[in-house]
Amino acid sequence: MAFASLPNGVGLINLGQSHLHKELNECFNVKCLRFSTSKKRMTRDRPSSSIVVRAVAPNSDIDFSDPDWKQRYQEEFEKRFSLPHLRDVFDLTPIPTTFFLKNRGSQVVEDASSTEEKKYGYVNDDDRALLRVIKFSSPTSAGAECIDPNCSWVEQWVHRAGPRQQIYFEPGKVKAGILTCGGLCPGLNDVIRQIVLTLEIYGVKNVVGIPYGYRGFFDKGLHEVPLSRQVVQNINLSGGSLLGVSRGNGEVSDIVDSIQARRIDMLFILGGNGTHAGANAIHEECRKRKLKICIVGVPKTIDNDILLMDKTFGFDTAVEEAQRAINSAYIEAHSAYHGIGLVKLMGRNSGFIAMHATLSSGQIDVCLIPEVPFKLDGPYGLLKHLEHLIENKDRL
Ligand SMILES: Nc1ncnc2c1ncn2[C@@H]1O[C@H](COP(=O)(O)OP(=O)(O)O)[C@@H](O)[C@H]1O
Ligand SMILES: O=P(O)(O)OC[C@H]1O[C@](O)(COP(=O)(O)O)[C@@H](O)[C@@H]1O
Repeated sequence: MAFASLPNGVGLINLGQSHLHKELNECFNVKCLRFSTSKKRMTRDRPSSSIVVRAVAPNSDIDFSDPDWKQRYQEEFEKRFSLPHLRDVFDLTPIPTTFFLKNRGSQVVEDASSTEEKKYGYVNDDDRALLRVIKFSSPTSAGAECIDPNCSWVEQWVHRAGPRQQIYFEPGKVKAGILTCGGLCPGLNDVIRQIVLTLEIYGVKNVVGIPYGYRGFFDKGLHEVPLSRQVVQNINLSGGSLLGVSRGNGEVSDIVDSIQARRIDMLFILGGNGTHAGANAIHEECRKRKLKICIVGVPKTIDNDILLMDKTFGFDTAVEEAQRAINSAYIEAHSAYHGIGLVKLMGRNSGFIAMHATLSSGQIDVCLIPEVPFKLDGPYGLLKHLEHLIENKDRL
């Protein structure tokens, strides 16, 4: 994770993943990309062979007749994903990191020369991860994601996470805050725990939990909770959030007043869309007030529908839990005459949970996901296929 070395601003912690349908949400300065599919996608009349050709940034009108559109597109992408740094606003002197590489493996030695030893070095600020690795040559290629009818490939790079050689906060003087907001998601306690432990590796001693999300900043009856290795050691063994969650607004200026009064230098905010819209508003207000405060967003969604993440936390648990529903439906359907089991899984507008649960179960004949249109009727429709399955598989 890169948080303590991110000199500031709002940052994502994980990188790398490319997908079909995307929608830009105004969360962070770095905006986060989520999937969006047409709500009408699963209708009878939609042609099953419809091709998805969609611009990644729906709000920007790309003029494909402009010979420089690719370059413009790339520049815009880079601008969108350039993380804001405190050093862009303040005149800051970096200090050598206090993060010890030896925590990452015993092979590390100062001034290492062999490749094996160097492998565990710091992440360079200019390191980037490539977002799109496949060049589709046609919109009809399996799984094609195209931004124009010619399926042009455009470079898209995002920042690489990891510990940097230089940092901008003196860990001994830092006060860090953590909060969880919005709905619950499996893994919140694991993330809280790991933030505390990693801050400790950096040498940060003053870490506090803000109870019940943003509410903890403006509800006078709520008090911050000191966090340490001892406090968080076993919290990953229980569900929910050690800090509690809440929904309910509050004035951004009151929240920032409170952050300022508590002398918090970095705030880790775990939450979904709404929480990150709030994080962005807090970040903007901090910038307006010229406060040297680092706001770090940790995206929470069980659906795994964020473009920049390899995998969002909670997703594996959802896939694992889905197995139980699938197994029960399978046994029921297998025993019934002409039985068909239908399992509806969560995922909002993305099919990751359904697709991964299907692949790991091995008992599913048909997996329908929002990203892939289908027809119910007709010779190639779903119903015809189900008839075929009943005829051929319905044996005791
Ligand atoms: N646009 C916004 N600006 C500022 N704060 C917001 C905004 N949207 C939501 N919030 C705050 O974030 C909290 C959590 O958002 P919510 O949408 O309920 O959950 P999630 O973060 O899981 O999407 C809200 O209760 C509210 O306090
Ligand atoms: O009850 P709602 O508001 O429709 O939300 C249901 C959605 O929330 C989720 O359970 C979780 O979504 P997030 O992780 O994005 O908050 C989705 O899987 C599901 O489709």
